[in-house]
Amino acid sequence: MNKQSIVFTGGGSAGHVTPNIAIINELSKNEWKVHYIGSKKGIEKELITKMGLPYYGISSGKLRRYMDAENVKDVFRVLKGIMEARSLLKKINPKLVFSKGGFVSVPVIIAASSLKIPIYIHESDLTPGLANKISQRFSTKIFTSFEEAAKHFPANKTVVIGSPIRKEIFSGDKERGKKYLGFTKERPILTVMGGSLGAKKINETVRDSLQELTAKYQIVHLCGKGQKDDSLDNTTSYRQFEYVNEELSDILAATDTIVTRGGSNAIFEFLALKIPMLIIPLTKKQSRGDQILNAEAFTKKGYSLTLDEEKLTKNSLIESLENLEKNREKIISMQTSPMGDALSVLIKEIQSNR
Ligand SMILES: CC(=O)N[C@H]1[C@@H](OP(=O)(O)OP(=O)(O)OC[C@H]2O[C@@H](n3ccc(=O)[nH]c3=O)[C@H](O)[C@@H]2O)O[C@H](CO)[C@@H](O)[C@@H]1O
Repeated sequence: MNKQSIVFTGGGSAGHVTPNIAIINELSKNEWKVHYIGSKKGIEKELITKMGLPYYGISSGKLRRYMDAENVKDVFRVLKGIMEARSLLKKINPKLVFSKGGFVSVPVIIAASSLKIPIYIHESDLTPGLANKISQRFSTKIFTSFEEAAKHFPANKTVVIGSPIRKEIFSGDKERGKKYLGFTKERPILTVMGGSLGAKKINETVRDSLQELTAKYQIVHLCGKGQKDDSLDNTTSYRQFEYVNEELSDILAATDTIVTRGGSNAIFEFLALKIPMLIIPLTKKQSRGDQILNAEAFTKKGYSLTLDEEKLTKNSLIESLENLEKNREKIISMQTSPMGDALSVLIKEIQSNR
């Protein structure tokens, strides 16, 4: 069978890569030759090269919404990235470019558009990020996780499909997870996921509350790169990891309750697994506020509770968790996503380009 090439792009944080991985894993290896264009140093490089796929790092600039001397340099970095992406795309000659957003995707999309290559983009958040805002006009089709996101894009090329979730997330084994963590049956497991890059204030508050929390839970703390606290390594009922890969599905299968940032992909995964979650979204000071909107939408639908980071203290964390546990059955009963299988929809759409 003749293979067609497809280029994936997206990066900066895992949320702009794991949906691509979900799709790549489901594409037939006999039919598609997958290539990935990402940044030179982002997390996508590590995650994709680990899969043994051809990875090309290009120059990319941060797209800031504020005045900064770096902006000028970044304009040149983006222009350089466009030239590099253009020359790669000419060589690869793909049938399609699929983008999950993030700064690095912009040069790739502009280059693909100049070569008249069809472009699909997926927006995970309730409102579009700057990269997808720029990219939408060059795109052939736009897919969104949230229903609410569709109104920000042209109706004639936008489809609401939900979040493409890695299949292996559903194949976790509870007992294997407990064994890996060295946890017993006695107490429930609380997993803390501070976003793929970690979350300083959440990490600090969880660590300050360990005595109280470990009286009720066994804790898995996914704390982000460089944010492990080695002095806590021997704490009973507490395990910390910077980032977990294959082990994540078993850990989630063993997890009873989650404390999480409001990153879209993570919360859609927990929703699909029906795990009650307390969302502590990234503040407006640190971001464009997308996680606040994601959290609001989830909590309004009864999938989660939300705690604002400004109100996050040891007491509010413990109180919010008590509240979550009180409502756990109700939350689990609400956790039925109205949307179908986003991954199958995307695979079908991609196949139609062969
Ligand atoms: C700081 C920042 O800009 N955050 C954004 C980023 O979040 P971030 O990169 O944290 O993305 P998400 O929470 O959406 O997704 C994280 C992904 O990493 C995986 N994971 C995480 C930890 C781990 O140890 N192992 C692992 O596999 C999760 O299962 C998930 O698939 O992209 C999201 C999707 O556009 C946005 O909603 C967030 O606002």
